[in-house]
Amino acid sequence: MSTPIVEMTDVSKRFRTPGGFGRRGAGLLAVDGVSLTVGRGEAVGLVGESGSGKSTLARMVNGLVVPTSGTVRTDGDDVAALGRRGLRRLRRRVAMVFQDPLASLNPRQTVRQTLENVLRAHGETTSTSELVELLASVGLGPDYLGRYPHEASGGQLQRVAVARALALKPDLIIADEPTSALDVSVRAQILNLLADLQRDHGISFLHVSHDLAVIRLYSDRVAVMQRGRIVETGPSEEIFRSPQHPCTQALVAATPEAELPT
Ligand SMILES: Nc1ncnc2c1ncn2[C@@H]1O[C@H](COP(=O)(O)OP(=O)(O)OP(=O)(O)O)[C@@H](O)[C@H]1O
Repeated sequence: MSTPIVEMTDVSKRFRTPGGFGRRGAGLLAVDGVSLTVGRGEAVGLVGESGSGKSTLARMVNGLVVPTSGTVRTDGDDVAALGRRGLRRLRRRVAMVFQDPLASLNPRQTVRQTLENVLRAHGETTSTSELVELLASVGLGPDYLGRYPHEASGGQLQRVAVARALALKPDLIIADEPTSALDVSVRAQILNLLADLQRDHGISFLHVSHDLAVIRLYSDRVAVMQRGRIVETGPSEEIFRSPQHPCTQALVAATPEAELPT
């Protein structure tokens, strides 16, 4: 079997808090002894209430958050052992899509500049036809190349953010609440786009959301977090059909009736 794209072993993260004390001892224990793997080509959903540690855990995958203890191996590399260059190479293989596309894009850069800059930062140049192809892969026409963020809708901007993530041909995309800032009408479009990328390009996904309905539809496997720990994990459909942990049961109960499986 090939090495998993993500392999986290007994990982914890304690943040210093201004008063010095927080949940369970000194500082705030945001992630508490978590082990999690994401297989190649697999989409894993991290779900849980606000503050349960999902984003912190996801950010350890590409070294944006450094664990207090435990090991994170991403694409075979021990992230803690990587130097600056190693981390740069890792971030090329692991792209991120954030919640708010407007906040994650530079308002003074056209879409073309945004895409060119990310490529240039990794020593690559590109042609207009490649950029047009990149935009087409996220369902946007060539006219978007000359647009500024304020000239596009939230859904279109999130497509641009996905194009930026794809520009470096990543092996893994970490999508942190990628649709929660969008209108309900465009959410499904963006989620379908991400699902297509997983299917057509074999990209692995770590998908963070507080919404189990979203996770269920777009992830092969689910890990449910509560207070920094994974309390339940399994195939999405199974977790949804037969939630065992009270936290998972509450998440299923909070799912609108229309989104329950038939
Ligand atoms: N840089 C930081 N410094 C101090 N505390 C932090 C930091 N980042 C996160 N936290 C705290 O760690 C805990 C977990 O936060 P995290 O953002 O990982 O949770 P989450 O499940 O992603 O929640 P949300 O869905 O609200 O983003 C929270 O109590 C949060 O306030």
